Order: sequence, then C-alpha cells, then structure tokens
Amino acid sequence: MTDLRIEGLTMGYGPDTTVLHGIDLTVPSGSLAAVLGPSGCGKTSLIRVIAGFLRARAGTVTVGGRTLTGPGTHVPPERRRIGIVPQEGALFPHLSVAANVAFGVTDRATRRQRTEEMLDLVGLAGYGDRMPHELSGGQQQRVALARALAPEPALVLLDEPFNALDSALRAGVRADVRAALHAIGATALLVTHDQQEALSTADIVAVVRDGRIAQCGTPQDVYDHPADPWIAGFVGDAVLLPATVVNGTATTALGTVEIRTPTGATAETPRQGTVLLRPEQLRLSDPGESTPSGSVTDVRYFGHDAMVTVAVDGLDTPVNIRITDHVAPRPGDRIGVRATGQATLHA
Ligand SMILES: Nc1ncnc2c1ncn2[C@@H]1O[C@H](COP(=O)(O)OP(=O)(O)OP(=O)(O)O)[C@@H](O)[C@H]1O
Repeated sequence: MTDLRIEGLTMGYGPDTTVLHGIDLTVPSGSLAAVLGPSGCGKTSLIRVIAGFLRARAGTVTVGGRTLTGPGTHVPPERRRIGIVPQEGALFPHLSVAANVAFGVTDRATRRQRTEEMLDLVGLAGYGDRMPHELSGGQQQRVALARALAPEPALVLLDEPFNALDSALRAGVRADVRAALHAIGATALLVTHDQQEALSTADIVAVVRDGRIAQCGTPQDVYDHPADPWIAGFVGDAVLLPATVVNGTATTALGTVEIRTPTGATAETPRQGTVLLRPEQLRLSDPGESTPSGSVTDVRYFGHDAMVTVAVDGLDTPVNIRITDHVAPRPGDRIGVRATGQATLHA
C-alpha cells in the first residue's frame, strides 16, 4: 500500500507569506488524483513540498505510512522514492531512450529487463536505441513517464506533463499515461490548470484556490455537486439562475428543477437562492406561450457540439445552452428554453 496522506500542510517562501494554508489530501493506493487550480494557487509549491525540494512550515506528508515531511522530519528528495514527470524537455538529451529510462534503476541485474518492461508499458517497445530528439513530443513524455516509473517509486508526481503537447496529441497521451499508471497500480498526483484534463484523467480531483483545497471528490462529484459557484465555473460552464425553493423543488425563469441535496425549505418557509445547472441540462424548443422564451444572441460551433447563448425574457444574464443537434438556431431567432434534470442549490 502506498497511499499518500497530506495533513495540515502549510508553507510560504518567506516568514511573511503563506502560499499553502493547511492542505489536507488523501490519495488512496493505486489512485490517480489531480490537483486542479488556476495559475498562482500553489500547485507547483505543493508538488515541490511533496517531492522534498521545499520545506513545509507545518503539517505532514506520508507515503505508505512513511513520514517524508513532518515535525523534525525532512527526508531528502533522493530518498523519498518519488518519481517525477516534469513539464517538458526533461530527458537527458545526450542519453539514448533506454539509458534515460534505466537512469534511476540501481539494481544492475534487473536494469535491462526493467527498462524494456517500462518502454513496453508506455507503448514504446523497440525505441530504446533512439535519441530523445528523434521522438515526437508525445513520445518524449511517455519516455519521461517510463523513466519515472522504472525505479518502482512509491508515488508518482506529474507536473503539468501535457502542457507542451498540441491539443490533438494531448488527449491520446493523457489516456496512455493514465492506462500505464493504472496497469502497474501506481499512486499518482497530477498537477494541472486544465479542468478537462483533470476530469477526464483522474480518479479524484482536488480543486485548489488560494493555497487551500476548495473541494475534493470524484470528477463527477466536483462537476455535478460543486461546493460553490466559483468551483462550478472553474470546472465547467455554469448556468446560475435565481430560484425560489420549496421542499426539494426550485422554481426558476426556465421552469422547475429538482434540487439534489436537502434544502431545508418548506411551503411555509420557502427559500430564495441560486441554482446551478450545466449548459447541457437546458433544452431548446419552438417558442410557445407557456414556455420560457428568449432571443438567440450567439452560436459557437465546436464540431461535436455547439453553444447557443440566449437572452431569456425576464432574466438579467444570458444563458448558455449546449446542443448536439446538427441544426443550430441563428442569432436573432426567437426560441424556447427549458431546464431539465437536477440542480445544485447555492445560498
Ligand atoms: N520562489 C518563490 N519565491 C517567492 N514566491 C514564490 C516563489 N515561487 C512561487 N511563489 C509564489 O507562490 C504562489 C504560488 O505559486 P505556485 O507556482 O505554487 O502556483 P501555481 O498554481 O503552480 O501557478 P502556475 O500554474 O502559474 O505555475 C504565487 O503567488 C507565486 O508568486
């Protein structure tokens, strides 16, 4: 078992600044967790403390029950048994692919076999004799993963490893990396500012805001039950609607929707609040007397779907609707809009 446990982790770059404010995070053995947050929230600082390059001011980091950082304890980076996959260009340029992968394997007897196994794992069997500059960017990142995994680390840290790849390549490399990590049961932490990457790659997503964990859960939890409107907007497109709530039902300008969690509101004590929906939960229809309607102000086409913006009568802010139909309405069209499914309620 090599679960990662972080408790009360606090650090700053000087006595007057605090960058990480009491981070608590548990990654079960064999799981891939994403640390997702905007630029400057402290993701790199967190990964550097876990790796042992920076010291914590307070708190603990343990991997498989072994304390790496804690009061009076600071295991040096090279003795942490942590493999790191950095952003880009991190392969030794003068060493072959095989020599790069073998670099951290100290046992000479198994080095060759382990190198071959790792190259096989990342889909690059037979590439050992190439030099790094003879590989594509995606292949180089897969070699970087093979190199990080070769010494059998207790934990793998991936620091925005797909940033330098173009978007067509990125999804494939992500899927390969995820499959390789799962195939060997590695416990891993992926740092990213890309919500799609976090949701599609990780088993657990920890959203970080200003050096604090704002929410931690499965990708679906975080997307469907965001803890506040900021998280809702950060992990996806959000539609926020004023609502009157009675029991488990919210009445909005786009119709009624069920609220997922207990609301505490009754017919005698209704509650005013804001409900959160996702653009794919809104449906377009022909405008009718009895359906909420509005005017289309914009249509953005993405190939697999399109986003339609509608200024709904009686709503101050236009709403976005994601459609997968081939026929999209046009700006200026009058159209009906209706909310479906369940919503999250925010005060
Ligand atoms: N060496 C340093 N000395 C002083 N302050 C620093 C140092 N490195 C980072 N910081 C500050 O710490 C905060 C967190 O930075 P960090 O690099 O951890 O964020 P991040 O989420 O990784 O951002 P990005 O996605 O842009 O890399 C920022 O306010 C940054 O200015």
